Parts: sequence; C-alpha cells; structure tokens
Amino acid sequence: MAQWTECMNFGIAVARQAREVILDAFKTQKAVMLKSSPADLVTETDQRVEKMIISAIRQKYPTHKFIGEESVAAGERLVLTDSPTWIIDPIDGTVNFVHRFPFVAISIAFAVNQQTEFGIVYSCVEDKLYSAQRGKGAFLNGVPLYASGQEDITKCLVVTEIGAERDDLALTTMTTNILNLLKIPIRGIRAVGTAAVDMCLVATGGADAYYHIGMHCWDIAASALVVREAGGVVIDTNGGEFDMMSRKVIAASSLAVAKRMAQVIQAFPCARDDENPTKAGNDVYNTANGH
Ligand SMILES: O=P(O)(O)O[C@H]1[C@H](O)[C@@H](O)[C@@H](O)[C@@H](O)[C@@H]1O
Ligand SMILES: [Mg+2]
Ligand SMILES: [Mg+2]
Repeated sequence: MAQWTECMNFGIAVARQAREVILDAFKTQKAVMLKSSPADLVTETDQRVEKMIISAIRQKYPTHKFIGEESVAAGERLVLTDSPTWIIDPIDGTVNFVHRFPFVAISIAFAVNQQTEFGIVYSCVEDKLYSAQRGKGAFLNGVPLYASGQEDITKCLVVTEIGAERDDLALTTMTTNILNLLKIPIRGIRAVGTAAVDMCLVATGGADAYYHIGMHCWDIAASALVVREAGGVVIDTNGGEFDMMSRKVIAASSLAVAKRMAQVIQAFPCARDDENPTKAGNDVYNTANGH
C-alpha cells in the first residue's frame, strides 16, 4: 500500500498546479458550452485543466490509464480495468465556477484492480485539500478527519445536489426525496454545488450524510474514499454495496443513518457510467429543440 504514496504525492502536486489555473480563470468571463442539459456546463478551463493534469501524470507514469470527465465527453471510452487508473474531474462544480460561487474542486482518484487506493479533493477557492490513502486515514490540509458518527437520523444535517437533470421524472424524484427526508424529520438539507466537496463535508463531521442520484464516477470516486477513511460509510441508494459506476450514492456518518436514508430515497433511472463505454457523459443537449 505504501507503494502508492509517491503517486498520491505527485497527484497532490499536480492538483496544486491545476488550482492556480482555475483561480486565475475564476475571476474572468467564461465562454460556456452545454453538455447533457442547460445546467450541465463545461468551459475551456475544464478542458485545459484536465489535459494539463493527464499530460503531467502520463509523463511520469506512462503505463497508467485515465478516466477524465472531459475526455469521456469528447468521446473517449469509459472503461475501468485492473490497470492503475486515474479518475479525474478537473473542475467539480462548473456551474459554481461560471457563476463565481466560491466552491469549485479538483477531484482525482487512483484505482488499482478496480479498488480506490487514494483520493484527492482540492476545494480551490477555500484552499482546502482533502486527501485519503486506503487504510491510512483521511486528512484536510494534513489534519486528520473524523465523520460525526451520528446514528440518529433526526439529528442529521444532510447534503445533496439537484444536479443537471431538468426532466420531470428526475426533478419530481429529487424533490420528493427532499420532502420525505424533511418529514422524518432531519435537521436540514444543504447543497454546495460540487458533489466532491459535499461528500468531504461528511468526512469532516460538518454534515452527517450526503446522497445523490445522477452524478458520475469522477464526481465521487475520490471523496468516497475520504469519507470511508474518516470512519463514515458509503453505500448505494438501494442500501446495497457502493458501486462508483452506478450513479447513485449515500455517504453517511454511520451504517444506521445510511440504511435509514436508503429506506426513504428513490432513484430515477440513469444509465451506468460503464453501460455504454463510448457514450457516458456524452448526451449533448440540443439547444435548438431543448433536448
Ligand atoms: O461540475 P461537474 O464536474 O459537472 O459536476 C457536477 C455535476 O455536473 C452536477 O450534476 C452535480 O452533480 C454536481 O454536484 C457535480 O459536482
Ligand atoms: Mg463533477
Ligand atoms: Mg467537472
């Protein structure tokens, strides 16, 4: 396991360089392109930062594989093999980035034999670097992180995202989930606008649970390990085992809270990330006829 420490440290160094590019662009006017919906945005900075991260890592580790959000959007196959693979979201929270809402993160996970060995989530504007290596704990700027351990759902502050979907079924499902959780009652609902940071807040104990349907592997692969290494649990919204390709997740302070949330939360249908390797993330929103 210690063998991947060098890789993680290199990943952190690359994330620090990428943060500088993102902060420079954060202040400027951005040209916005649409992906799967009018709320699923991408900018030239997303694309440039991903290319920069991948090129730096490929130069040092030429045999490693990559799954990058914007590479997949450009048509690259989304396949996770047993090879050492970097799973990258160059800007998680692009809508925030475009609006200068100060929560944008770089998310970098590293998997071998399809098991995440380390995760890095860098909340750029906050300058908060979350990191975790399998079996070695979770850290925020080098300080150990611990989930809240809360087991009573009525004492939970829950984080979620509405995501990019704007069709009736997804929106009705998402708002019904929020309504049903509030009726339990839970303490409150929050949404930061970046799945990776949302989940890391569970690792800090500042939130007690996070759930989401519709996000992609690159949004949560790194933060799922951060939560687990902070003593939290990560499962599927159906209560089963977490599967980073399933596009459904619950991260929580305890198994009791996670399972209780799974009883309430309904998922709307969305294709697995690896269902159609050349299509994931590739739905193009057609502004002409609105879908
Ligand atoms: O900003 P992104 O990398 O596109 O990730 C977003 C995602 O697009 C959106 O649907 C929500 O799930 C957000 O929580 C993600 O961070
Ligand atoms: Mg993302
Ligand atoms: Mg992104």
